[in-house]
Amino acid sequence: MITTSSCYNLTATSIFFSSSGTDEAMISWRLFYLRDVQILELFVAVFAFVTIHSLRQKKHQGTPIWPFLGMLPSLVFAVRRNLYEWLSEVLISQDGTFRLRGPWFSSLNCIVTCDPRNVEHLLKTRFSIYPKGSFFRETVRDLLGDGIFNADQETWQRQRKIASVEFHSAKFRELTSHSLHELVHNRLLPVLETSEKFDLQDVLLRLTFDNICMIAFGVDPGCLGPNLPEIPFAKAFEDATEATVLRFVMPTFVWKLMRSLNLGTEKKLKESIQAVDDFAEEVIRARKTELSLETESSKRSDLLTIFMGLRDENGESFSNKFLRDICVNFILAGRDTSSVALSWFFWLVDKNPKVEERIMVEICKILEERGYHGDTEDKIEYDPEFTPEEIKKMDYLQAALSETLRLYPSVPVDHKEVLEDDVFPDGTKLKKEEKVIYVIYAMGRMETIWGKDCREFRPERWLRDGRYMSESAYKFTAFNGGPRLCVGKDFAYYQMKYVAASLIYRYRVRVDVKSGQKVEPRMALTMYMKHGLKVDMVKRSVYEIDNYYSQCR
Ligand code: HEM
Repeated sequence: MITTSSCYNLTATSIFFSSSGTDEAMISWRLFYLRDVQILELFVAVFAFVTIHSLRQKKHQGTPIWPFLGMLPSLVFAVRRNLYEWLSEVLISQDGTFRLRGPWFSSLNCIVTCDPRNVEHLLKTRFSIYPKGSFFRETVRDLLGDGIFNADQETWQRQRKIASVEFHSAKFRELTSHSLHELVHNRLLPVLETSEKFDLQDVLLRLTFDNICMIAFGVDPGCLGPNLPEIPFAKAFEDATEATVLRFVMPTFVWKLMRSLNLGTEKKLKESIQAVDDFAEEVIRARKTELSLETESSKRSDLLTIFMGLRDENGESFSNKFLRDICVNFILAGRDTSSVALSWFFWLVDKNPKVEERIMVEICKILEERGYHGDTEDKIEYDPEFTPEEIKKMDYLQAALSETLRLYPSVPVDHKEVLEDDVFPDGTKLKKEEKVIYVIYAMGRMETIWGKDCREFRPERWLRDGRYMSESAYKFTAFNGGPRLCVGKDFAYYQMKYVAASLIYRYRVRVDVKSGQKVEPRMALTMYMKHGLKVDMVKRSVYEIDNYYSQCR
């Protein structure tokens, strides 16, 4: 093989020391060849320079920046490996903030941060200039319309106010605790009784989907049931969400073109949104009829019925479209977040048997306060139905769930768009309309916030004198912070604690290691386990439970 340099040498020597020197055609051909080689050499030199320059950027920017492509090569590599870990590595090497540069044709350019000072700045201090922004709203509008998740300013404020009042009302608490009780005892536990091995994440996703539909629409789609059926509405909702998320990784003009031509994922999105709309339309129509008849349903306290009873600023009832948007947004917000967190929780607990023991002892202590333990014939103690007061007392369990969310936040990254030029507390300058991503996943892995053991699963860090102590929302941002703090936070803790306590008390949940399953996050807006979580449910014996009781005395 002739190398570039040997090729050049050979040609140059032949030209300057050519014996004939008269064959012009030959000379011009050789000169042409020389020019070619020089271009090639120049190209190699430029390539070497660009490569060295790009790689040197790593020191200043955390990762190489290539001409035209920006950080795309590193990003592609990171997506194949683990994007959240990559973001964390770059952020930590850059003291908490860096500028992500995407290819020229993409909309990936943005500021990425995990510095709690910056997060507090954008979520609270200068909240008004950091809305979700037009890019996000436009991308998700077909599915979410003007619902709370996708709204800014007055449209958001109005829904937020009503939802906050509603979520704190006694009637709503009654609905949430009643619906969850029904789902756990009449559906979840019977399903678990029938099989020992299954994908726990799938079962939990079904449970929370049914639960949030009961809260938002006041209807139970029945995803969690014998043989785990496929429910068209749930399937349509999932397809619509997936196709919407795909828009974020495509250049905007591409998905818009596909939408106008009704092609590929956009065709699927259109069809699945239609199915969601049909379902919503049917529920809204039936509820209106019910309410007009003033039957028992007027005692309902789901979000749809509440919003139907309200009037807008002009004294008019809300349109069916707006009612649909409200419900769809709440379903999106509350459907997967708790189940995904619970899946990571069971995986972590399996790896940390001491934590499992402490949870068991705590539950036994609380149950013992009922005052009837000792009679082994009494079934209630081996098959308890927890009261909301008992759930509230489970401080250690709450700490273990918070620790899970610190390490595996259900929403691993979130974003904003800035309305005017601004400067972050760490000195980063932002230009009007620039996008900002805050990486909640990386925040949980910062030594500066959590100390040297930040990567360890240690629920004790949340306890003071045995009581659960919450952390600042700008350090523990799993539920967001400031005016847009998660509306469902209290309910989510209640739901997760109820399900976790009900399962752990009855079963040792063991991750199936024999199947060789890989547990890793999926790259999506919610941190699902990519391959689910296959588990063996090992029923605790009466003897084992009694042993825990003896430990807590
Ligand atoms: C572990 C469970 C949960 C986690 C980690 C979580 C986390 C979050 C986060 C990070 C946000 C901010 C999203 C954004 O603005 O981009 C949010 C907003 C929201 N969440 Fe949750 N959530 C959970 C459960 C729930 C549940 C069960 C519900 C409903 C019952 C709910 C309702 C909402 C709503 C309505 C918003 C929008 C608030 C607003 O924009 O004003 N969440 N949640």
